[in-house]
Amino acid sequence: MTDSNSISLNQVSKWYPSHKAVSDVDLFVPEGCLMALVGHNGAGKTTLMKLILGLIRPTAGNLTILGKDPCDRDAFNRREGIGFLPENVSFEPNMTGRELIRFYARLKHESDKRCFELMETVGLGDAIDRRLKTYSKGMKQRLGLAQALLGKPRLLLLDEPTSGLDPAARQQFYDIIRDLRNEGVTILLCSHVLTELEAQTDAVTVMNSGRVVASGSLEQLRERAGLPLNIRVTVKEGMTEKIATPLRQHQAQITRLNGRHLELECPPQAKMQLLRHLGELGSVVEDIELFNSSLDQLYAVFSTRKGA
Ligand SMILES: Nc1ncnc2c1ncn2[C@@H]1O[C@H](COP(=O)(O)OP(=O)(O)OP(=O)(O)O)[C@@H](O)[C@H]1O
Repeated sequence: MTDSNSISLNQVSKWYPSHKAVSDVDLFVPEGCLMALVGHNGAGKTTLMKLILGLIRPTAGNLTILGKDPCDRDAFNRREGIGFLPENVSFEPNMTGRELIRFYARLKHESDKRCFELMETVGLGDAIDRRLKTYSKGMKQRLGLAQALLGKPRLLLLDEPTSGLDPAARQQFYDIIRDLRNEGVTILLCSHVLTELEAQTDAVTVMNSGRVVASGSLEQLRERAGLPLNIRVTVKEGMTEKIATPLRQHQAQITRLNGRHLELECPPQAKMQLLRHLGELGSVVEDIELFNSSLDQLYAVFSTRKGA
C-alpha cells in the first residue's frame, strides 16, 4: 500500500498462550479517513488498538503507523502524533478540569493556552474550574477527548467513545470528530452502536473472532453483501393488487401489501428497470421510497461469514 496510509497492518497476528486474539489481519486506513472498527465482544478490536499504539508486539506480521514501526526504540516520541481515548475513562474526582488537562499537557509539552483552547473545543470551557466529581458522564467523555487531542495528533484512536452518552451528547461528540476528520486527522473508532456510525464514517472494518471479515466503504460493503434493495411504493386507493402482478416480473418480491402501500425487495441490479416501470404507471404511483441496507444488516451478513 502507499505511504498515504496512516495505519498499515500486514498479516498481523497476536496470539496469547491461551487464545488467538487476532489472526492474519490486513488493515489499511488512509490519511484523513474516519474508519469504524466493529465486531462482537472479544472480536479483537482493543487488541488491534494496543498493537497500533505499540503497547503490545505482534506475534506475526508487521505494522506501520504514521510511517514507522510503533514498537521500535523511539516509538515513545512518535506517540505524540497519536491520541488515544480508552473505553473506560477514569479521572481523579477531586481534581478540576483545568488541573487534569494541565497534568496531561505537561506530559505532551503543551501550553496552558492550548489546554484552554481544547477545553473550549470540547465544550467544557465554562466547566474548566469545576471538580471532576461534578462532571456528568458526557462531560468526562469530552474531557477524555480533550486529553486525547493534546499534542495535535495526526491519528486518533477512540475505543467506544460514545458509550453511556445520551443522543444529544453523542451528536455533539460526532460533530467534534467530524471537524477533526475535516482537518485531516485520521480516526479509528471502535463502537457497538452501528446505527450511529452509518452517517459518520468513511469506511467500516468488521471483525469476527480475531479476523477481519470485511472492510471498505458502506457502498463497497453493500455491493459485496449482495443484499436486496427495499422499496416502498404508495399507490392510489385500491390499486395495490393491480400493480403487484407486473412488478413481480421485474424480479421484485412483494414482502408486504396493505392499504395503499406495497413493500418490495429486488436485486440491486434490477432497481433501474423496476423504477422505470413504476414511472410508466403515471399518477397511480404517488410515492416511491428506497431503503439501502443498514450497517446493522451488513454486520449481520459479514459477522456470520468466514472470510473477507
Ligand atoms: N492478555 C491477554 N491474554 C489472553 N487473552 C487475551 C488477552 N487480552 C485479550 N485477550 C483475549 O483476546 C480476545 C480479544 O480481546 P479484545 O479485548 O481485543 O476484544 P474486543 O473486540 O475489544 O472486545 P470488547 O468489544 O468486549 O471490548 C478476547 O477473547 C480476550 O479474552
